[in-house]
Amino acid sequence: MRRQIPFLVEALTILGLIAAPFVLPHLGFTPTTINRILVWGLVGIGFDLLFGYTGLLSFGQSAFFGSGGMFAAYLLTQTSMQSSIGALLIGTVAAGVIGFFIGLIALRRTGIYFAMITVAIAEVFFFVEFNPLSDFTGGENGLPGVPTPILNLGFTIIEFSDNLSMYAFLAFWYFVGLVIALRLVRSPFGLVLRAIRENPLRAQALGHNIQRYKLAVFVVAAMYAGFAGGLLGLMQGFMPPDAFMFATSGEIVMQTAIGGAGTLFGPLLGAAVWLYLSDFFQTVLNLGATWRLILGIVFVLLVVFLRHGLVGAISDIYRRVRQGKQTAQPQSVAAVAARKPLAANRAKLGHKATKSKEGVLLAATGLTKHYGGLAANSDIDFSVDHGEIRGIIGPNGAGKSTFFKMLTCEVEPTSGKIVFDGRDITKMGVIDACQMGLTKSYQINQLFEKLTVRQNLEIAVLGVVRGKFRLDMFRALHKVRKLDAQVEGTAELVHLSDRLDAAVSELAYGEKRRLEIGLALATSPSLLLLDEPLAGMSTQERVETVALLKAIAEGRTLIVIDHDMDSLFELAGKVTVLQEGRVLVEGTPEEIKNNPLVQEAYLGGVHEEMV
Ligand SMILES: Nc1ncnc2c1ncn2[C@@H]1O[C@H](COP(=O)(O)OP(=O)(O)OP(=O)(O)O)[C@@H](O)[C@H]1O
Repeated sequence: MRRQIPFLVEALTILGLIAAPFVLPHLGFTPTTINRILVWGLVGIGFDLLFGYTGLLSFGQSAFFGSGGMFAAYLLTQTSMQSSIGALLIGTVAAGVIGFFIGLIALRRTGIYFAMITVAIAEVFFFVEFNPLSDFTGGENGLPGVPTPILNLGFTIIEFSDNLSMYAFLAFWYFVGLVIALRLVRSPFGLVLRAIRENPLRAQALGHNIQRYKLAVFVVAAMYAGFAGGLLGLMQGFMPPDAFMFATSGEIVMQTAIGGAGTLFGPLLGAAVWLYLSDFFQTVLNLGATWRLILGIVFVLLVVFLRHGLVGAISDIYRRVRQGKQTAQPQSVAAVAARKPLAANRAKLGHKATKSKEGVLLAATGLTKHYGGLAANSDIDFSVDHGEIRGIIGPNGAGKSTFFKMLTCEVEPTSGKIVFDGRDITKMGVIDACQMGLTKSYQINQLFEKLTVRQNLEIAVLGVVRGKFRLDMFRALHKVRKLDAQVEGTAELVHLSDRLDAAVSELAYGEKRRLEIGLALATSPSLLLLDEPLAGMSTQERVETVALLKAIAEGRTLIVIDHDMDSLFELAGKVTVLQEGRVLVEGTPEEIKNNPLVQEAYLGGVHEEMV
């Protein structure tokens, strides 16, 4: 693992924040613009957690920015409250509560529908602020007279009245916001957010309740916006009504895109570019209304040519330089095939040993799945004992994958019953099934492509060791008990120890297939389903993976679907043959090979391979 200097980012940020008010004026930034950059940078941190880290594009941040700001400004101007920090915190909590209820509604949808709901929410808030609530918000006049923040230290009172002291006040809160966000993205919670961004379905299948994680980060982003809204009022001495405008949300999105999403610093840099250019076009070049057009064109150019934004471009260059120095190659097939996983590592994995238990582990009765008029599975009775290795074969379209999807609770059966480990799981969801120890590896790889092999395995292990949802935002990832041991044990088992720090997108296909199996294994399942683990592999990769499967099979209960009969017959103690959605026959590999019904089913297909 790459060693990182502790608190390097934090230390560099402090230096940058100290230098900024002295350096930036020489580049043409006005003191007010510098202060505004910090406010926008802070809203942007929350938005980046939501969009850059979790993949949720929201246009509703103006609703929280405005609400938090108005709450704080109202308390300071219309009530006897004098504490600016108290008002800021109350405004933040209010924005968080509003965010919670809006999140409950908006997060029922994903993708473009989620984004459209947030647009509508921003518009509703704008209307409400201007009309029904104008007595509280001042309507189009906003709330003037927000007092300058004061800090009473007992022996002295600091008043943040001039630009530089206000900068210090804002920079302090920006730094606090950044440190919180850095802790969050380095925590197990933060890694699950990235899993949701990369592959929400797989994150769910690995036992994470993604809906609750999304709601939590939505609330966090709302609180950042609310706090920054409060700061805006304090900075200007006036809470402007345009904080609620949809344009505010749009600017946050654009600034993050310019600076680089998923970087935390991107929004700050994006805000600097955006605000500088808008000042420059309006006041220096006197472009009148045309400044928006020019700024729009600049935005398009920046986003088209810097796909990952300014911070993204810098880190891409850094990564390329690092990659140039590293020469890690995929392991050779011979080397992998020659290696046997260590028994010690299997023990480290702590999988729920099934050898000690006896009897039926999973039983399905009358399992049926209809897609409209098509019966993908009909009336299947099936059971697997503890410690058994069961093979499932059947021609294309026989209903094997659908059967697996029902067993892992990805799709609900039309009728029938599934009992796993003594519990009826027929109507259970995939998250709970995984938490119970029932997982599958997919026919088509379902990995977290932009993350490293280590992070992929960590996501899988976290689902087991932390349960389906945990708000451990401030816990360091490496402090999660057994995480490293489980990750390294699994990597050794699937022969990826030397590739732990490689991005998944850099892996060879065979390595990705092994990682796919590794993800399922890392959840320490008591029943592991492998859907065509050999699919799409070259002959050499098959040799390697069959050896791997044999090693995995020891002491586990497995159900394996594959079209490679030789490999499957070598591995399985018993084989179930599906045809046209029904069980055709069940028996030992020898019985299946010689069964005329099976030969008939495969006639013209892989019959030749079987005899
Ligand atoms: N989501 C779906 N909607 C409609 N039909 C579906 C759906 N999923 C599967 N089917 C249909 O159900 C039948 C069984 O498909 P399934 O993928 O389970 O078969 P399979 O045995 O796994 O096939 P293969 O070996 O080609 O992967 C097929 O006719 C398929 O078209």
